[in-house]
Amino acid sequence: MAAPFALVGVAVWLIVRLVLVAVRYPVTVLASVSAYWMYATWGLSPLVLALLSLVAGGFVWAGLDLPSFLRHVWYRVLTEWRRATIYVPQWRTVMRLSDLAKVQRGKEYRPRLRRVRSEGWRDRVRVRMIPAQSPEQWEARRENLAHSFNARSCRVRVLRPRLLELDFIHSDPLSRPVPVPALSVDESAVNLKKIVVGLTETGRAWTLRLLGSQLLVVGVPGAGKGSVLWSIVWQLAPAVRAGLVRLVGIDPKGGMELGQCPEAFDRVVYDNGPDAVALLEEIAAEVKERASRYRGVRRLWARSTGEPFTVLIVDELADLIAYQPDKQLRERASRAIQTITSQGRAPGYALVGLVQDPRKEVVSFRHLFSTRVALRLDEPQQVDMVLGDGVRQRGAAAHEISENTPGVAWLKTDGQREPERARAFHVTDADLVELGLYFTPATVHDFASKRTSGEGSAAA
Ligand SMILES: Nc1ncnc2c1ncn2[C@@H]1O[C@H](COP(=O)(O)OP(=O)(O)OP(=O)(O)O)[C@@H](O)[C@H]1O
Repeated sequence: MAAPFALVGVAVWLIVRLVLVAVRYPVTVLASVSAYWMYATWGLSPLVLALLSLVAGGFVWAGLDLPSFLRHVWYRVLTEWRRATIYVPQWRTVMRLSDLAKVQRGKEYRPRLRRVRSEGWRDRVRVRMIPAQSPEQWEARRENLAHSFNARSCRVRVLRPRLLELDFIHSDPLSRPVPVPALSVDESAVNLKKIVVGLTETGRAWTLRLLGSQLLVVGVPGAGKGSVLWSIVWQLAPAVRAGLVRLVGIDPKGGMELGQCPEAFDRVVYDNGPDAVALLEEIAAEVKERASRYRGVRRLWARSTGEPFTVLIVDELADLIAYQPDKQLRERASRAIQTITSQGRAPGYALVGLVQDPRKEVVSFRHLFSTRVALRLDEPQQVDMVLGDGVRQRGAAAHEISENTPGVAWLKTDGQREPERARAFHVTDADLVELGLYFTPATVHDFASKRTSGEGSAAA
């Protein structure tokens, strides 16, 4: 009597499995079914002809529009190939050996492999965690997972409770420099909440928020801090020229950095002594004065105030608050910087602080910077010091950024769990000359009068 029920059960199970296979491997299933149908209807030669035409069509498509061919064809094929040859065959063993599967009272609890998507440079693999598991357990095994699945590295993202997405990285999409876009002349296009300073690894624009935010950029010498700094200035240029934004700079390295385009700045000081501290205190006093005027009137600076948004760029913050030998100056600088970072948000003051060496004195200010950018760093501890605890475990390995890719950085914004990897525009010396000319008022030469030019030509 039970036999018909068992048969129905087996049939339903088979159908579910077949549907799952069709959903997980649509290209393979469609290609195999169509090929079989063609072979059965017309025989072998038309099938071979159709296959050759398909391959030729693929080449033409790739030649005409490579990105769309990759997205719609190649990455789908790659997804199915990697799922079938890497993730499915090794999943169970890797889960068991890396202690991510658990056996309880004879029953095995094993994380479930869900959707796989290959994007060429990375595979996105969704995983359903077993009960009582936390993302930190996966983060602690990133290296094991990367090696097990033949990837260069692995990152862990939480999508929703119990659902994770693992990024298995195969190559670096940011290995090539990103050229700066053309200088804009339209100041209304400058969005202070989204200044585009480069490209993220997923191909989107890398944006930084200046309005209502303070920015800390840290990287060893040669990591490309200059490119982040000049990318910001490049994008702000139309607003600076129109008087909407005011740039103020302090370059304790004697003008090595900001001296490359002083025309962009309303005021600039090239040392870390009394002049620099006086400028910081002046800005801090302005912050307090504007804040008291805005109190109860507005919560955030807006263009309609008619007052310029001020961006203070300090090229080596540690020179002011750590290396300055005069204790009094050091303390005055620290107090002023604390005032600007903690109260500057509403009255329209943003501090962009660049640092080579994230020492204790600088890191104690870290919480005042809502956006933190870690370019190449030397040690893993420095990454924690800059981006905060636990961010490196989520994949932000700034100490692993290659020396050959200056400008590549990890970005952590307050309120956003996942760090982002991006590369700043490569602002060359020629670009800085162009930027300088952009700010230099045009010189108007009088046309020589007819008589003078006549004399000139006679003399010639
Ligand atoms: N985004 C970028 N893309 C490509 N190359 C870059 C980028 N940024 C910087 N570089 C190159 O890397 C080198 C070092 O850059 P940069 O001087 O900006 O580093 P830095 O961190 O400011 O160094 P320092 O602390 O010594 O001033 C330069 O040769 C520059 O051309």
